Amino acid sequence: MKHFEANFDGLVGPTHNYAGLSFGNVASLNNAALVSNPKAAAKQGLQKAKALADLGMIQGMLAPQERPDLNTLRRIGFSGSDAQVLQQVAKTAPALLNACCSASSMWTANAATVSPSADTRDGKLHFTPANLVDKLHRSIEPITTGRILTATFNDPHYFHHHNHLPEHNSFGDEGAANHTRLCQEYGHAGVELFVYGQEATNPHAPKPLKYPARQTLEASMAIARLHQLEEDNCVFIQQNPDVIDQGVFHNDVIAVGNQNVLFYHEQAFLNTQAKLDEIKRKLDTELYFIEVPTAKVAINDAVKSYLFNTQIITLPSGEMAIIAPTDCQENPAVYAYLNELLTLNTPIKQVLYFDVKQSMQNGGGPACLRLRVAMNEREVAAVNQHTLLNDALFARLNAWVDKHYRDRLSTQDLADPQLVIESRTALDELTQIMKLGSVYPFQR
Ligand SMILES: N=C(N)NCCC[C@H](NC(=O)CCC(=O)O)C(=O)O
Repeated sequence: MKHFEANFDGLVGPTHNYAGLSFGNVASLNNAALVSNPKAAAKQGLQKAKALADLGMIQGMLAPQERPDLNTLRRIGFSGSDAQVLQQVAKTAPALLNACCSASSMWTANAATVSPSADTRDGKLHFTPANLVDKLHRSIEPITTGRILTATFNDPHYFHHHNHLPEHNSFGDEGAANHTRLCQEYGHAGVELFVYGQEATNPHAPKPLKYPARQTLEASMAIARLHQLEEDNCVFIQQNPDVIDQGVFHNDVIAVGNQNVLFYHEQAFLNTQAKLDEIKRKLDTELYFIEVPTAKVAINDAVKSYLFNTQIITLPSGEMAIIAPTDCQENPAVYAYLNELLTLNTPIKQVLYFDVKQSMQNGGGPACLRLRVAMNEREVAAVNQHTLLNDALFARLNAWVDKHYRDRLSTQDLADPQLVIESRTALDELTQIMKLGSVYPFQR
């Protein structure tokens, strides 16, 4: 049976804006108060996704969330009509309004952790939505994320959906951004790498001093148990706390893997050699560990350019390509490194650059925008086919964006009651286009 790795990209929602919500994420803080362009953001994402589909990859789209999140605003005591709720919160607690308006669900690498059926004891594909407890604006995502995932992967015979982990810092979970799977072929059992920032229950373990570690070992281990993984198929690796303090808020800002390739920065992990040895012991295949030295790419350059927030994909020809943001071309050290990489003896043979600047300015590169789901052909056939990107869906979604999205949005605009109406009208139509049913609070 054939097997593939599909990418499910987050469709950028109509309220995409820059509110400086993510302490520890340098781009988010630096670009706070920029005026955004939601229409351009959605189109940049769609272009990147369509280019992968055109390369012969299986490419899906995940719907955005309902924002402004009036349910959360009411839950914390704002009342009256929608317009009154917005007016009160804008006047008395604008930071809470910003948190309830972010389009952050676009970064679907944080939507969930996914374990393919080749790795799990019950032979099903497992999904656990990330609880994202470290950031208020992201902690309100998991319930709707779970509904969208269930509507997308909607056949219980193949797909097992778990609840998100308990909503406490001990179980801080950021999903696939801290999870990579190495394997020989997508359909063979692989080794799942869980990278965590700190051990919540061990006060003596290393942890960052300045910025938060968003993923805990306890959360990663809970996911491995829920997904019915064997100990021999898991490696738990601690992220280097020093790089978290330099803005590496998720592992996918410093490392990325695909099949038998692990591409990472020299300073990415703690106990690197021991962990690479463990991977070699647990995965019996030829492995390429591509380590980028600080002498060639400094951490600062990696964080600015998102060299490691690239997607490494296996093309239908069997060769691998890197999907990189144009920011990598604009950084001389990183561009030189990527050109050199193509001359090395690794499976990576091309680099393709995409402009995803609207997302990058909030700290989200190409890899943040996608959730990887390795599937066999039966599982692909069991996916909700209206979520898979082809020429028709691409044209339809672009027309939908043109009809409903604004081309400028500032945080001052978030209290505009018209934005609620625009956003709900757009999402209601989207659930019909993608045949998702009633996934949004306003539809229930
Ligand atoms: N690396 C991965 N996988 N994802 C990137 C997520 C970026 C996101 N930015 C934000 O949420 C910024 C929103 C704002 O400031 O308006 C975050 O920090 O969680």
